[in-house]
Amino acid sequence: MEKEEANLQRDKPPKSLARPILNHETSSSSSSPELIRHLQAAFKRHRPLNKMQTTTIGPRRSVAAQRQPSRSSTADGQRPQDVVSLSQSLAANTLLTQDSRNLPSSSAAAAAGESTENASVSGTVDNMLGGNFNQQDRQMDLPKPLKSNLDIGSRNESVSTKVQSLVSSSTLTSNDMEWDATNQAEASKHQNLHPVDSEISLKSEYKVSSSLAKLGEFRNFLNQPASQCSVMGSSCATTTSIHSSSAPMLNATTQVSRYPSAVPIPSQGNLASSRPSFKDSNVLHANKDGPLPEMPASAIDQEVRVQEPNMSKQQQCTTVVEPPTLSRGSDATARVPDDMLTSVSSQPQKPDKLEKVASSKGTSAPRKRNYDPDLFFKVNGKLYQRLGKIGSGGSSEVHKVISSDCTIYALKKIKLKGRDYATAYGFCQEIGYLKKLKGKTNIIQLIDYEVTDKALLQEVLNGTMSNKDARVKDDGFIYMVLEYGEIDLAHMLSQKWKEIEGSDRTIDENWLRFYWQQILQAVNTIHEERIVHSDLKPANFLLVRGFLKLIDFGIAKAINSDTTNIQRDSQVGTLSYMSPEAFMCNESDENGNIIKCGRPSDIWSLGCILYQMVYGRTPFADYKTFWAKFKVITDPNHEITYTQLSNPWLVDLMKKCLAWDRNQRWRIPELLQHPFLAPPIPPEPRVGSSSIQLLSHIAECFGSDDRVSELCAQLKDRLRVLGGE
Ligand SMILES: Nc1ncnc2c1ncn2[C@@H]1O[C@H](COP(=O)(O)OP(=O)(O)OP(=O)(O)O)[C@@H](O)[C@H]1O
Repeated sequence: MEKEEANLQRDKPPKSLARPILNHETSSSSSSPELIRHLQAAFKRHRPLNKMQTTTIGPRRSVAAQRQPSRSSTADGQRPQDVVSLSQSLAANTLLTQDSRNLPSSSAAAAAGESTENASVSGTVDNMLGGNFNQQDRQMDLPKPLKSNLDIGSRNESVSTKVQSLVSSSTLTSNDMEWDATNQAEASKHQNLHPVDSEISLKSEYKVSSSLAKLGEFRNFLNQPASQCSVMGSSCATTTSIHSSSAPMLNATTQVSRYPSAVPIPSQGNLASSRPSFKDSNVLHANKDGPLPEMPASAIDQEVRVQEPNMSKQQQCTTVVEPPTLSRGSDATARVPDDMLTSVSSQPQKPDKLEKVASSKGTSAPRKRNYDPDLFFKVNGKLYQRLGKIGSGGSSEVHKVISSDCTIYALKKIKLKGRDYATAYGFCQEIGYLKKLKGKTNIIQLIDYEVTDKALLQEVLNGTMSNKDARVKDDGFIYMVLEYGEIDLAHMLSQKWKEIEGSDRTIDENWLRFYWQQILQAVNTIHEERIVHSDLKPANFLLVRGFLKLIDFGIAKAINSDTTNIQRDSQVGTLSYMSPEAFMCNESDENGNIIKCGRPSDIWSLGCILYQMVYGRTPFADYKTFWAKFKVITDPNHEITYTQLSNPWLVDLMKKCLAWDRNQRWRIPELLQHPFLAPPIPPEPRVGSSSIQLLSHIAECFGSDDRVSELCAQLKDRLRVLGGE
């Protein structure tokens, strides 16, 4: 035993060949006691302090087995001959389980310590099945795809139980076998490790590799031509983990670290020879169990080299970004800075989604796409990985996504099928408005877009509409890649009001001024461009890098050059913020004029937003139904209630926006100058006659002194000049 351990130390395999100690080729000669011994030897072995097994606190990255693409079944539907029988695997499992229980506590503790230090590290198959594994390693190091597949059944403490579970359900392809055989043989040349159980090894390898398919997809995604996910800085390591419990996708863990000597990500072309390597503990490998038809073999072996290992703990910080579906709170950065070094590992969001994806991969039908549409969006040929659903509006779904250059975006997807052509046309117009508003800092920026119905887009861009009454038959979509907003004003407001409620505080006027001004400026930008938004509400103002930006031009309308109003076919907007004229759109007023909406309609909505900011509720919140709202809002005699405030200008401001008569409402340039935002500067105190009297009095007191009298006379003259006397 000791000899074996010594051998393990001395004849450690070249790191590039390090593979699981479970060797398929020689497994038949392994007996159970040997198995125990080898595992014990492996567990007891100390990690040499090489690059990978450093005692410094640098994150260790996953090194997953690389392999050829595998299929889940053979062509004739038979399970491959080397599939282990359940009983065999159960026996092996029992042994492994016993062994894992015998894990020396010191090893476990040491490894646990390391795991703790490397808290955001992805584990490897090799780590698990080779020496030095322990429960914490498994828990901390494994990417979730591994965990979810390995943590089968009762999630007991034994890795071997997990292996067994995997064995029972997995199959192997000849490709898998080839790969393992070659590499195991190669590895065994360099190490004195005795193989333990090839079939368990194969099964676990296979399954783990299958599990890493998602990781592989993300790696391939990262290796798109534009990809450069290895960036670095000098002073700090930031780990950004993005978790989502609900999104049907991989969970991307973006680990960003700064370190002076990062290794750039190899480009697609020079990755062919990369192999899992213990040496490169910071190298992320991922497997792909489904073939990517358009992907060369080299691409499958790509690695994302992420970070030098010996980073101090102090240099690391972690930000956990929860998806907006769970909480649209203070989310993390929208852009991973280019000067940071990044690795990305992927984890499944939902087991059922994973199963779905896995089963779809199991089918023999050739896939046309080289990406999984459940996990990625493709817009104009660029892939965006889904990170979570942000929300869905009346017409769209909005997802948080990450691009291949590790930038977070929002992706708005609008389904066109079944809609009437005019509506589809309207949705498509949003692209036109956003293009027009490109570069305007207070409007959300459109990064890219794609309309699958090219004819529709062409019509929108040409400003024509041929078949207005038709319906969109084809399964068309509009995709818009947008700047990502961390939180919207609606959420900010509800948070603010939660803080205020229950206390004797009122809304902070400076907070109000700060955001109200930004709201006005954003709307002013579109009004200057002759665009009426028509759906202004707190949810349509997003905070992007600390500043509010306007979104959702889905029902916006351009004002024709010969008028100040827009023509609408129907009432549009969100009830609580809709102006009287929006409710009465296209009706006739008392003078027989058709009621139209224009910029003042947006001003009314702004008044409702301000009212909500001040009082925590909209002005017509008490009127719950559509008809109740309609009745009260369209009634010119209805008096809106304004509870008295310490600052009377604030009430005045709301009244200026919520004037029933749209011609009475202030325009934005006036609102920006309203005393609430721009309080009048008090005049300089005038020099009064009292000062002159005082000087006369001084002169009298010192009358005998000519110099004092003269000085006082001069001062009096000066004061008279200043005071305008
Ligand atoms: N760029 C973005 N960044 C972050 N979140 C966004 C972004 N765009 C939209 N959202 C979120 O998605 C939700 C729906 O988006 P949007 O309002 O554009 O869609 P919609 O279908 O027009 O919705 P509605 O009909 O309710 O107005 C928004 O309320 C917002 O929370």
